Amino acid sequence: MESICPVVGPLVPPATITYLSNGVSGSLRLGLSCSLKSRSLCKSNRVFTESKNPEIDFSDPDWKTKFQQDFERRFNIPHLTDIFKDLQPIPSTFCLRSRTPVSEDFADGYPSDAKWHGYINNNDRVLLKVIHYSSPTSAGAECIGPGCTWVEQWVHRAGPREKIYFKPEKVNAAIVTCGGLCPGLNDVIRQIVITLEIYGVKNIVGIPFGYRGFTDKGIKEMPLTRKVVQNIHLSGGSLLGVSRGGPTTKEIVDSMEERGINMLFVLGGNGTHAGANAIHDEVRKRRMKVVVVGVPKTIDNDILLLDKTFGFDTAVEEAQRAINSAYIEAHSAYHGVGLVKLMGRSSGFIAMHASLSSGQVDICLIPEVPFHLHGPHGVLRHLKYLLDSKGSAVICVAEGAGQNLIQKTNAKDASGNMILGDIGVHIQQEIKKYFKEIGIPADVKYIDPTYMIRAVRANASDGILCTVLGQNAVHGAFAGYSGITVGICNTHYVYFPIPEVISYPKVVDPNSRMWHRCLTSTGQPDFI
Ligand SMILES: Nc1ncnc2c1ncn2[C@@H]1O[C@H](COP(=O)(O)OP(=O)(O)OP(=O)(O)O)[C@@H](O)[C@H]1O
Ligand SMILES: O=P(O)(O)OC[C@H]1O[C@](O)(CO)[C@@H](O)[C@@H]1O
Ligand SMILES: [Mg+2]
Repeated sequence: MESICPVVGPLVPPATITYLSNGVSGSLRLGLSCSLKSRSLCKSNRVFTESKNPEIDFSDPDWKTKFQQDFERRFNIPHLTDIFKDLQPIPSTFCLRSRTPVSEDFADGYPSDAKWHGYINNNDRVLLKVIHYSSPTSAGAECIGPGCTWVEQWVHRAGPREKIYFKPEKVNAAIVTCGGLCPGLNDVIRQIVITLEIYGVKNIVGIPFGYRGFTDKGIKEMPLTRKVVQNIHLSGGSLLGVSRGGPTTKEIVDSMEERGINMLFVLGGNGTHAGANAIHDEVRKRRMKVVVVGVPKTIDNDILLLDKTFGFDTAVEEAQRAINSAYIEAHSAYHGVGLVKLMGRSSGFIAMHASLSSGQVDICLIPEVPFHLHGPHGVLRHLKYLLDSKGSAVICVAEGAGQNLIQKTNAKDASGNMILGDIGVHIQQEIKKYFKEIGIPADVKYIDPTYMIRAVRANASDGILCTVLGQNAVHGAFAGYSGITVGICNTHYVYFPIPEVISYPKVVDPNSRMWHRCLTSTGQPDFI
């Protein structure tokens, strides 16, 4: 079906992302495919084969039941009793008893004090997808099967359980923070320590400088208590320090065995979680009674299925300040151009949200949406139009955007992540060159606030998110779950099996309402 594209709509060639999950591969095509000949016509041909089960046979009348069974299997969260069949739980030492409900809350009568306890039942579930798309052409539609049939997908609810699988006095807990910095790391560390102590745990240590701290000679573990962590959330960074690269899984698990660690809390992004899952597999192989629980940390917000990761809100708020400075600089100069580069290796969430919240951005460039700098539809031509019509302009670019326009470095960091070329510097140079060539003055001010943004302390909203995630990580560990991570999903807190959230990076969907809102706000055309 052909439809009229909004004037500012994106022209995005379909991108194919191949992912691997639980050993099953599938592919996902994103984006609107628009006619390049006519900029006003586009064909919404979004094909979303989300079932990570490419062999699904939609002509089978039972496909939905089978899909749901498969989904339940995939999102099942590993438990100590999978390995130790005879393990017996004990009543929780995390007591909620004193907080009884008031009668008005229960119109049909409420459970007696003896029955009511406020714990989470192991069978409680949270709905993963809450929109019923009536058509694959609906904005942001994620369809399973033809006609976008409604398929319920439930995931495990996070929180304290009535029965626990560790005696607190036998727990040796460790916390490690890996990857890059992110606002809120200290808040999560603090809350894990406080909650462990409430359960009655006495032995808690921090492993300094990421996974390296397990093996590097000269790095000593840091004893943690409520007293030590009481005020750490008042500053940014990580009390424990972070790092990339480091030891092998085997070396980490050897070190855990030596130290007697049986509860490991891992704060980090996709790489860190891949490591955490490998540790979980290894301890199972060695039949160690150990649980590994992750808390997703990535300022880029690129972890699948979560509403957002902690630190993201703070990053957006901080990014807005940089954008505001760019705006003031640009606005105060004759033909001023403010250019701000923000983090986002493979996804443009910070750039998109900061552009939206600031309301001061004229051009937002993200990795998910290709663009040309030169040519009749290029960024530079539009910039000239903005200087002619408005007198100044602000560009916000995500670091992973337009990597096809600059020379690849082929360099990698210690964790094997590609080191990107500097798109901010490139755009700055191209703007200067372009305006010099056409003989029009342009005063370009380039701001790269990336590390300043990452180092700030969490704002109030992230502070709360960190607190809840930290508490739920401890509840999950005591409940005997391992190889899991904790997140917020449709405003509820859930546990996911790690592989499901890291099989590929979450990216901005160019067909989503949010990206369309961003385009509406900036007023930018397509740059292709
Ligand atoms: N596939 C993997 N298997 C095991 N360990 C891994 C894997 N990928 C990365 N790691 C380890 O995880 C740690 C952190 O990885 P990485 O530097 O990629 O950061 P990250 O967790 O993705 O966070 P960020 O969002 O800041 O990039 C490193 O110590 C790295 O060695
Ligand atoms: O320079 P570092 O410390 O390796 O971190 C930079 C990277 O970390 C990230 O913020 C992810 O945490 C990327 O967006 C960024 O490229
Ligand atoms: Mg990463």
